[in-house]
Amino acid sequence: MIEYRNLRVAVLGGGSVGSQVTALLLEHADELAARAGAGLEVVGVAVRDLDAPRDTDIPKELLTTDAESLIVGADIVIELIGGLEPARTWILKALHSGADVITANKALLAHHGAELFEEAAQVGAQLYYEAAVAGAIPIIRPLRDSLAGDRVQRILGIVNGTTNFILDRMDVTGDSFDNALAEATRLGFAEADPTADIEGYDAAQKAALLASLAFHTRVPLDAVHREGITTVTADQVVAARKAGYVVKLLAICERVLNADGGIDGVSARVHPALVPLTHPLAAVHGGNNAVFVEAEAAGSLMFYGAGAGGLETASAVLGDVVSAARRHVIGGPGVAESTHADLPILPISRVLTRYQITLTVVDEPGVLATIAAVFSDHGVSVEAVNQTVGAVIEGVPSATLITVSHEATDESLAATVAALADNSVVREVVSVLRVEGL
Ligand SMILES: NC(=O)c1ccc[n+]([C@@H]2O[C@H](COP(=O)([O-])OP(=O)(O)OC[C@H]3O[C@@H](n4cnc5c(N)ncnc54)[C@H](O)[C@@H]3O)[C@@H](O)[C@H]2O)c1
Ligand SMILES: N[C@@H](CCO)C(=O)O
Ligand code: NA
Repeated sequence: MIEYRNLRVAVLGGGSVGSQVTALLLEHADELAARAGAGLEVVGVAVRDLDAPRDTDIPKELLTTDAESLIVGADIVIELIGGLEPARTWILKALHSGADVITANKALLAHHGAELFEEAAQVGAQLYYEAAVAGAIPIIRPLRDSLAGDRVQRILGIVNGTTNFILDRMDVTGDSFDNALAEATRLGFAEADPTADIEGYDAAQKAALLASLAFHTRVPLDAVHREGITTVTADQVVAARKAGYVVKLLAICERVLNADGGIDGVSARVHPALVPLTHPLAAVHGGNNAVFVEAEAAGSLMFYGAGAGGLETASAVLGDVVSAARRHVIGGPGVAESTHADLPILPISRVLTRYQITLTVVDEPGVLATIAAVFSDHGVSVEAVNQTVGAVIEGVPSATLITVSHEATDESLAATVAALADNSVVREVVSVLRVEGL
């Protein structure tokens, strides 16, 4: 029988993830000790209410409402209470007292990551956060370690399960937005306030974390362009499928190149987009997540799986716990946040994208030429046009035009849409969606 040194593990929060993490730490103690090279002794689970019902049976003697005492003397602190405070203060306290910290808290890292990573570097501790992005899917460690020798060019991610579930339901079963959201809430994907999901705040937090890691540049949350899915209509979802696309809420992090191929900077954005049905991300259904990474040497990589769920997310947390324990056994400082590239962060207006623009126009000779001129006046070239005959309105026939542009800056595409809306041959701009993954 091998005698392991014991490491003291404090769990903060006994909710969906915290209760599953605690159960796995207790049930798999021997296996985890063998893998980590140290025993992982759960010294306590900090909760708000000692008598609240929990998803797993946590021995009563482990529960405490005194989180601060639990933190002092712990070797590893696992923060699973969520929110900004007291999570921030408790993590700073834990790092300061020499503990490695594991968190699943994307909101906290997106708002206060700089302060927390700096504190960790100063004291030589490690701040792990695999569970904070795309739940169970390994993506933080692949970006930090496996791809550390490569250059990531672009990330296209479905990183919010709630919005993917809603859009998938609207597409596959024709369900309404509200019904699908209610179901996502029932299944436990949605945040307590689902505004964070449907308005893209949750995905923007994850995009900030992914972009920072991928480009070795600290990308603050307020630099992430954010649009949610509340403006996506059932008609757009149906029309998308007819045209060979599916609507997805994407988190896109990319290097922005200049005309000579040099790097001007990086950008991070979250918005609904049309994804071709042939793209691997189009096959990500339900509440699943997937992160599609394009790297210079590795080419395209796809990381797919459960982006939420107490047990699934606990898997990512436990992986971090074993890593932290191994570091304690080996000794030495943790790996610091890598921000050496410090690239400029550019607004969405500078990124290259494509728009699909659906217009109702008057159906008269010369209209197509007029529309084409608006595009070319803005330096935008049209890749495809599909015209269908529409209704006769006040004696004038109309037509529906679906145009897909070639790549152009978001700024020139937005200006094209504004000019089209003002043009007398255009009755209505019916839909504007970016197209990604072509
Ligand atoms: N549930 C998921 O699928 C999932 C996936 C990825 C990341 N996360 C992240 O994991 C973290 C935990 O999420 P969850 O789903 O377990 O949330 P949860 O609401 O189920 O659990 C949080 C628990 O912390 C407790 N808590 C809050 N403030 C406290 C305090 N001051 N003292 C003691 N206890 C306190 C709450 O009472 C609750 O029981 C969050 O940061 C969340 O964003 C969750
Ligand atoms: N509300 C989040 C949970 C996981 O972070 C989602 O829907 O993906
Ligand atoms: Na993850």
